[in-house]
Amino acid sequence: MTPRHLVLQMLARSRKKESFSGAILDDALTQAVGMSPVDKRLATHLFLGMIRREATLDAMMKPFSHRPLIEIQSEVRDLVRMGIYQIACMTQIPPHAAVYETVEIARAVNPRSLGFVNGVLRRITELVTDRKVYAPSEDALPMDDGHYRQLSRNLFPDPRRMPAEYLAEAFGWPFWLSRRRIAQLGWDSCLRQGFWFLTHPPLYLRVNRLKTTREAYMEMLTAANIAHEPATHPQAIRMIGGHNIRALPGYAEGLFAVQDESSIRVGSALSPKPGMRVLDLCAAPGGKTTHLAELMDNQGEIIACDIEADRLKSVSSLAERLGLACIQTQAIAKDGTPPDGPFDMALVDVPCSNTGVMGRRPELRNRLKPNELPHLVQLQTRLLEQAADRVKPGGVLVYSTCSIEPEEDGLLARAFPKLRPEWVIEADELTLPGRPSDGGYWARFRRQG
Ligand SMILES: C[S@@+](CC[C@H](N)C(=O)[O-])C[C@H]1O[C@@H](n2cnc3c(N)ncnc32)[C@H](O)[C@@H]1O
Repeated sequence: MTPRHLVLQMLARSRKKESFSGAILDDALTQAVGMSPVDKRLATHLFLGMIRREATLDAMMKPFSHRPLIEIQSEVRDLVRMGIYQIACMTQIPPHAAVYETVEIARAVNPRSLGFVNGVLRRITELVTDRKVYAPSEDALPMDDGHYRQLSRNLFPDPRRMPAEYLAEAFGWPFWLSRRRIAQLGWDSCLRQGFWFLTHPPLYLRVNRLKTTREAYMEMLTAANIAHEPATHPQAIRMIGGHNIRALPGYAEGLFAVQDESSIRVGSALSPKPGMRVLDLCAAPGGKTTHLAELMDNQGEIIACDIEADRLKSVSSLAERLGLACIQTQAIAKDGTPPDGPFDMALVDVPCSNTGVMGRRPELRNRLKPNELPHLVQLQTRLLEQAADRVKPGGVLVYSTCSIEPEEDGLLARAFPKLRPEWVIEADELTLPGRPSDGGYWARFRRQG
């Protein structure tokens, strides 16, 4: 199996919405026994990059196709996208090699498509140049290193006249999200996020404070020649470059967990104390639950609930690796009620649109629809109320999302005390994607009395 064949298989699975791209990738790479690490890296880059840039690849294919793209056999369309991606969005593969490899695969996929595949890709090689430009324009293709590649002719909508259209085609965002985000945050912020979401976000580790200190663990990384730097949060380390997590020092000993810095900030916003009884209503796979247990010095009780019983197993195995015994998992039915209180504190890390983590979840671009937001808000409000009703007077509750949609974040949080007047909002924080890592939101409430 070549990396390009593997990518085509993964794209077919992603098209059927079988799973998140990360899960499809893990599964395919695990089964690709015998594939070299270099080829696995190429397959990863192509697969995730093509999902991120599908709208851009289609915008580049469209002028050279005499048929509407929707009418092209999906395998052939994926193949042409793969060729365009290698020629236009990558610089490591010589264009003639990309054309040759793609045409060879077309021969096996659908021999009748040879002329079309070859024709489009040859036109794409004429379209791209090696010139770098530094501002968006109709002939500027954003590259994942933060500059634009100049094209030999205008291809995208004019960003001055049609900014949302440009964002959608050149950066591969859904049009509705482009329009919404420009209105919400402005053009410059959207361009910055556009580039941020073209790449996979960096890996962050949360050092297990019950087993080591950040300084001691960073010394271990330095001794093993692993590039890293301290992050802003005192428990967090930002890793530089790609890493096999299980091969990092201290993995089996539970010296660290993988957790993005903005997600670590959520646990710190709650800051439970040793001996407390804490409800974590949406716990799986357990990144935040285990952080709470560390902050509690592994003393007290955390009831970690989720509707996904299988994913709750990840909470238990992570807790075990980190040496945390104060967590009890409890599966609840989808429309069921959480365990009875009273709790000293609660965390409600709700299911959400995930728009703060579109770099990690590239398939969101194709899957998220604007009409899902009201349903999510309804569920989020219900979960927040359920958790709140189980916290005792004087207790604290943190609500969090990895979304940057106001409806799921600040608007919902500010509406909550109107539904439950005994609660006051104490603090909240919105993190925009890339500042410094994942985007997301948390709000902390206190129950009066
Ligand atoms: C954002 S994820 C939680 C991530 C987790 N807190 C962490 O840090 O690893 C949201 C979780 O909410 C769960 N969920 C969805 N509906 C739920 C419900 N009605 N009650 C409890 N959990 C629910 C999902 O299964 C999912 O695991």
